[in-house]
Amino acid sequence: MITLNKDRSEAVNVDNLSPDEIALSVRNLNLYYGQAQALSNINMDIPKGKVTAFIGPSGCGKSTLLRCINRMNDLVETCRIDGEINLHGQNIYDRKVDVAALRRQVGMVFQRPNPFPKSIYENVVYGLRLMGVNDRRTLDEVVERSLKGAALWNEVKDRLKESAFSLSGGQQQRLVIARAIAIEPEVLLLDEPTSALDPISTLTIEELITELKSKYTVVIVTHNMQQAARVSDQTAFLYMGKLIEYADTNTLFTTPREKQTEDYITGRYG
Ligand SMILES: Nc1ncnc2c1ncn2[C@@H]1O[C@H](COP(=O)(O)OP(=O)(O)OP(=O)(O)O)[C@@H](O)[C@H]1O
Repeated sequence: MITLNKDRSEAVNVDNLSPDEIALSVRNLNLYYGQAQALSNINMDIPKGKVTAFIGPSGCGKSTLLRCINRMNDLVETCRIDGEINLHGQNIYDRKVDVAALRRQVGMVFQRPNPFPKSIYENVVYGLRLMGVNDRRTLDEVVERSLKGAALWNEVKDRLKESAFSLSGGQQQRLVIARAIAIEPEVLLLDEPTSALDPISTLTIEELITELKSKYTVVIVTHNMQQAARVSDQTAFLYMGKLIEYADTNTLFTTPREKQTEDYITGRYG
């Protein structure tokens, strides 16, 4: 039984967004790993300042689709993509696009917390240092703002010089989120961000996700339907590389249009 967040006043009709409301639009996206097609003709508009969840059984293409949004699949040699993903009306697959700049606009957090072997402070400012920012006051401000934004400041403010590895798994994941938001991206991609965490840390991260959408467009992959129901405003159900249904989360979980969605959410497969 899926427990829905009843207050879904933030949800929007994804079939009818105005250009101003759209953060990302995916058009006719196909992706192949070698001969195998992993995504087939995906079309969707992802709204700004909301949480969008990708759900579906293992291997259906959720992570692949997420990784398309910051061109992480470029790193896979056998991968070929056609179609478009537009961010501010610019196709991110256009040859002119600077991929490093794109990844600053579209941050990503992975399944397992991956802090660097550095202090808590240096983890947060890592991206700024790469950009050549070294002014102490600026860095101090960013550290405080980002750690507050990731709901971690109170727990670590007196130990910023300690190793990031001294933190718990849940704290490390919030540190990684702080590192991602330190460079003020527009979009935050979360690939099963709580799957390696205990239930209490999971709850903390879920609360954080709900807060993050006031500043960022959040896209989350989760194999946990309860989590999608708790944190997302709209949900996309994928199956065998196809986008089967995409709607506001309450609608998708209560009155799905497609039989395949219904079968999945009622636990008939997956
Ligand atoms: N680097 C890769 N090279 C070749 N095939 C890949 C690669 N990454 C993913 N695939 C294949 O693409 C398909 C989609 O995988 P993907 O990881 O996107 O699914 P998923 O829905 O995120 O699954 P899970 O919930 O298990 O993480 C699968 O058949 C997978 O085996």
